Amino acid sequence: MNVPAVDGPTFLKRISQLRAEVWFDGQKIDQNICEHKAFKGILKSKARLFDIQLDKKKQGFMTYKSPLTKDLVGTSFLQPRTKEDLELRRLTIQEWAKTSGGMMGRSPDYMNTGIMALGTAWDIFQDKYGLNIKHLYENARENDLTFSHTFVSPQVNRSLAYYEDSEQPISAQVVEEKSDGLIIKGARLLATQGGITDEILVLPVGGKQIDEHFVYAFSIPSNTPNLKFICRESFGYRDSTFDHPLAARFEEMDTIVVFNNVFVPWERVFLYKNYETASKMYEETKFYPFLLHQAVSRQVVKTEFLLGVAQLIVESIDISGYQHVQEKVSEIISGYESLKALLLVSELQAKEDKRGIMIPDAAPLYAAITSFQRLYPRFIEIVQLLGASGLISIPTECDFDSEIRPDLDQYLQGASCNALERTKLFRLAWDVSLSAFGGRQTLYERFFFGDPVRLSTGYYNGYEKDHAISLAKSLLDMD
Ligand SMILES: Cc1cc2nc3c(=O)[nH]c(=O)nc-3n(C[C@H](O)[C@H](O)[C@H](O)COP(=O)(O)OP(=O)(O)OC[C@H]3O[C@@H](n4cnc5c(N)ncnc54)[C@H](O)[C@@H]3O)c2cc1C
Repeated sequence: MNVPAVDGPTFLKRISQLRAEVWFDGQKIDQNICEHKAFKGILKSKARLFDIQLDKKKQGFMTYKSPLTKDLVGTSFLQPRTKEDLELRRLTIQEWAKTSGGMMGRSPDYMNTGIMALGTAWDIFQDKYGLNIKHLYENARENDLTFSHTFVSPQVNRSLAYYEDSEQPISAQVVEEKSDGLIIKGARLLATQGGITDEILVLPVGGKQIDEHFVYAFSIPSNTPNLKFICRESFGYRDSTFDHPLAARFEEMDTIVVFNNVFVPWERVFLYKNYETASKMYEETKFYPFLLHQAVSRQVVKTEFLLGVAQLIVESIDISGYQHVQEKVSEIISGYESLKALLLVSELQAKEDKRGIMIPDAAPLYAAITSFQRLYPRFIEIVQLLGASGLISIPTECDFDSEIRPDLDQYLQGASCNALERTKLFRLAWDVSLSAFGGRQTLYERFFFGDPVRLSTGYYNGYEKDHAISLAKSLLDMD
């Protein structure tokens, strides 16, 4: 059996040949991006994911036979037809998430899941575009392509009354329709890993779609001419994995995406000017239930990781005897168990749709994601409250290699570990809870799935409440 699911070195080679236009700290990157200080950590970590997928011990659940070629392809592309398929998807997602403690929000399975979902209902896209999304899905699956994505417009003016009418486009829009494709000009936010994935998926901006020039969706290679990725500052300040155990490995980078008259050929477009399809595409493809199933699977692992960090702090300075400490750690335990239960219930209550696809129940998944937007900052607060000054008494690797080592060994020892072990642990806890990397993680969990306010509003409005109303009424009417 052939294996088109790629391995780590093949992935890195592909990305190094990409040469997308990526701007970092005032300069266009013209070296191999896989060796650039801001990207080498994350790309190495991503390459590891591909090697794990092909590991003989894991291949059994992390890959499956392509329906097209019968070759082995990644399970994150699997269109589930049974509850067992959903379980395989979860196991795959969590196996990858474990490698980063859930800190790699945009491991390839996130967008693979989105493209898999779009591919389930390709027939709902306008005739000539439907096949484009089918091909996109199949091509991604057969070649193990990676994607970044964007569906947010620049944060210029978010008032309800705002309507963009500037002479030069701000929010990316169609400025010309040609016989062979579209010309796009303007910007989009916020592509995590922009410029370091094979392609970028551009989806319609949610909310107001007053003008048809904004109603489009497509996927193009990241190295498409006139497409620019503008990076923020890197939070991976040091290469040392002792000093920055998370940032040195998992700093993903976020980018502003600029389309400077980018040509998008028709065969890459799967939505254009069609309000009806734009409004039903997410519902029909079950895009959100599937993305949520991926996200919550990762968040369960992330919570387990935070629980481990918190308990290791407790043991390292022996504070387990205090009731408030037990209560704080039990808050994380309860979060972990609740998220896990919600995830499993979503699979238990999954239903087959009219296309034979097994859809996880969205209601418990929305409960999980909206809770996590509040739980995660609280878990981080708990790590801070337990670690206290230990989170900043954290000498570096160079300090330990210097002549002050005896001082460090003496004064930084823990109750159950030596100074080096204790410092390693507290540097990890600092990178989770206090560093620039850790701060971004908190913002990420609050916002990556959408504004918490509007997400909760949508949950409230979409939730089927009749069963609860009937129960309440039955007691009202009781003799
Ligand atoms: C670390 C990180 C990584 C991300 N990665 C990606 C990515 O890879 N791809 C991608 O497409 N997006 C990504 N996002 C963007 C994410 O989808 C958005 O942050 C989210 O949808 C909220 O949009 P916004 O940031 O523009 O906030 P805004 O919409 O500008 O909200 C700002 C504030 O105004 C309030 N507000 C605005 N409008 C309304 C309204 N109509 N009603 C009520 N309140 C309102 C909000 O509640 C909030 O308090 C990422 C975000 C973060 C933080």
